[in-house]
Amino acid sequence: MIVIDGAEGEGGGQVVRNACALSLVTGRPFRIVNVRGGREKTGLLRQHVTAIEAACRIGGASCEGLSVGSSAIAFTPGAVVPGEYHFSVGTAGSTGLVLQTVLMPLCLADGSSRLLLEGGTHNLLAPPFDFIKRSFLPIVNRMGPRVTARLLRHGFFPRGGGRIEVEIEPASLRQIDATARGALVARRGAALVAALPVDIADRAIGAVRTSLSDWPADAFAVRELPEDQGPGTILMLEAEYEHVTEIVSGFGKLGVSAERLAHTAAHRMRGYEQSNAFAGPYLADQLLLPMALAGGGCFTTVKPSQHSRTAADIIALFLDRQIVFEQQPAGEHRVRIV
Ligand SMILES: Nc1ncnc2c1ncn2[C@@H]1O[C@H](COP(=O)(O)OP(=O)(O)OP(=O)(O)O)[C@@H](O)[C@H]1O
Repeated sequence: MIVIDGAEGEGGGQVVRNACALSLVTGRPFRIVNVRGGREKTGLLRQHVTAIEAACRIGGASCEGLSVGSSAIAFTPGAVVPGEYHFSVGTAGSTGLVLQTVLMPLCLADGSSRLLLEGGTHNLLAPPFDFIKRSFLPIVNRMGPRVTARLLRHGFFPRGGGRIEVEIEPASLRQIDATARGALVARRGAALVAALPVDIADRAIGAVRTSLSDWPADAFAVRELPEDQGPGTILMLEAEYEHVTEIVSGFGKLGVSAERLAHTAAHRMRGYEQSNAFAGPYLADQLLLPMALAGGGCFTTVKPSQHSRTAADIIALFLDRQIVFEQQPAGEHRVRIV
């Protein structure tokens, strides 16, 4: 039995999701104590419970201690059964994080799957749908599987109500070298707004145009969503290269002005553009699991986050793999899974 101290490293929900995915693929049971011990409010939140329930459903698994607030769980995997599944987070919890939990086991299953996920689609501290579709999934697809995702309805915190559909054609994962971005293809920026004054999105775009003055004038757009998909707003800046797309998000929050949110997002995008790295900080921690399951691989990233280092530690507990982070002379970091 693998025993994990959930307070170590990043100490958040990603430890739980990665452990479930790895357990389903390897057939190895695990226990976590001090679940989300690094967070102010420790223990499982609703969205983590849904993610573990989803892992249990697709993987014929059982989990002791599975309830909101629980700080210790014991997970016993079964056999992964591909097929049609519907998971609802029940709150505005992130659909993307539920997907993160079940995607890799289903990519390696012996048949195709279709998922309908309901909850938040553009949540703070989680991958927005656009990031999953255009940044993360193209790399997974390059490794072999065919995963397609469709947004049926936006869902923002706190109301939720979003819906996404994901189709998965499994394949064994092949190792890839993801170190070169390739040439710049396009730059785009979009501010989405639902059931809030459109002026918020206009101001965000105005500020981002000033900060990214070398981006083409027609790169930016404001998108008004149907009222019933709100309230919510998000700014997404996207740099598409031949081999990778980076999406930096600024999530609308009470008390943070549209201008401040835009400047922060623009500053982060500028940092990525000026680096030589393939993966931004979020893509980096998300690529570790598929690459480790592929048996190896390599990518470059900006400074590795605590999320990445913790994901590497959890992977090492389940798989006979080492993940090496090496700083390169030009400043970016090379991540090798060996
Ligand atoms: N702006 C973003 N774009 C893309 N991915 C993101 C973004 N923000 C967060 N993520 C991803 O979401 C995941 C968040 O993991 P984390 O452990 O913080 O999650 P959590 O379950 O929401 O829990 P907790 O409340 O414990 O922090 C990480 O994989 C991270 O890469």
